[in-house]
Amino acid sequence: MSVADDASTGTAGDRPVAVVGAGAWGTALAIQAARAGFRVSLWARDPGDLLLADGSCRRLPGHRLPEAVTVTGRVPADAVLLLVAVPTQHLRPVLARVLPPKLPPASPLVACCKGFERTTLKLPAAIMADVAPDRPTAVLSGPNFAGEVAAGLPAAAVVAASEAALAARLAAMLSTSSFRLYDNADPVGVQCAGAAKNVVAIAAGAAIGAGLGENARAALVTRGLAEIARLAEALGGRADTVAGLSGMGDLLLTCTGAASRNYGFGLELGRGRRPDDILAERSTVAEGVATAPVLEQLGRQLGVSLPIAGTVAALIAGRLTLADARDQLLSRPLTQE
Ligand SMILES: NC(=O)C1=CN([C@@H]2O[C@H](COP(=O)(O)OP(=O)(O)OC[C@H]3O[C@@H](n4cnc5c(N)ncnc54)[C@H](O)[C@@H]3O)[C@@H](O)[C@H]2O)C=CC1
Ligand SMILES: O=C(CO)COP(=O)(O)O
Repeated sequence: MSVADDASTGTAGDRPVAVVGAGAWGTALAIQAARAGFRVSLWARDPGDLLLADGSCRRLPGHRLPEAVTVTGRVPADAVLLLVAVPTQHLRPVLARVLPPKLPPASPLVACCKGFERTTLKLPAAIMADVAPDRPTAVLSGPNFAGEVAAGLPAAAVVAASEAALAARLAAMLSTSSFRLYDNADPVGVQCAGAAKNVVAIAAGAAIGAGLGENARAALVTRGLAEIARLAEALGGRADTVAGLSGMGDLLLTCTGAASRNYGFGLELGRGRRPDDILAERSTVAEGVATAPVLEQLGRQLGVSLPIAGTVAALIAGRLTLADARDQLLSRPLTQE
């Protein structure tokens, strides 16, 4: 049964959904795909290490995998689609290693990670196209803390593909009464928003950690949105995409929600801790740390003004103190909104 058949009939079909990456988000997506009626194959780097003694998931303690989910070290060759949820910096080597040579050509790859690749400045769909040039690609992004999605709490996200019909089919396949997917034809805008909001979340956390107040955070979120829209347009995306779930929606969540790793990293930074010390204590990813220098570089290359991203990159690299960072943002020439 093809992806189109699955979507148009609204049935799950017999072929499994494969999820690549058994971190918090991959695990939550596996649970969601099972909820949508699929058999799910969850690829983990170390399958034996995924479950805790009480049977719950290492990255999502308290959450159990449904029966329809099998944890594996191999992606099944008959997968109807792949949801790829490894951290962006590992996406290229992991995908090259796990992609089954006999996967049907129509089975799409859906990037669910949020970042730019540090070495190439590429977004996830472009990385996937490098690894699997002729395969259909899409992206899934939005304001979604993994734990809440795994618990079946209400959430919405966007699925984007340059082939609009593919995005609509994927949205129909993976949506349930608790997880509502909107389709969108601007994958560049969606990915740019999902990646860059992590950097703004670090800035928001740093402002709160440094005691700069709620006004400062609101200003950073709003001007961060303008910054992301400029970058998205320069990369060929649309500003109105950034006003949606993948941009405004995810900024709201990540810049205010205590569960955000990027916001939490910024909070510690704002309290005066060194970036390396904060990262050494963590086993989970804060994508904004790797994405901030990419945004700084892209801003320079494309001639786009990205003052918040540049300040976050300099703060993380130790090129600016917190006081300098604050002064740098506030002393820029006055301009129109
Ligand atoms: N956690 C969340 O709420 C959400 C996360 N995302 C995105 O999903 C992506 C994955 O994030 P999480 O699942 O939260 O990650 P996580 O921090 O829970 O886990 C990281 C995962 O990456 C694996 N990993 C680490 N180094 C690796 C390597 N060298 N090769 C292969 N795998 C490696 C680890 O084994 C682990 O399973 C990120 O891009 C994140 O921005 C998107 C939406 C929600
Ligand atoms: O992307 C996310 C929520 O949409 C998760 O944010 P963090 O990676 O900052 O935890």
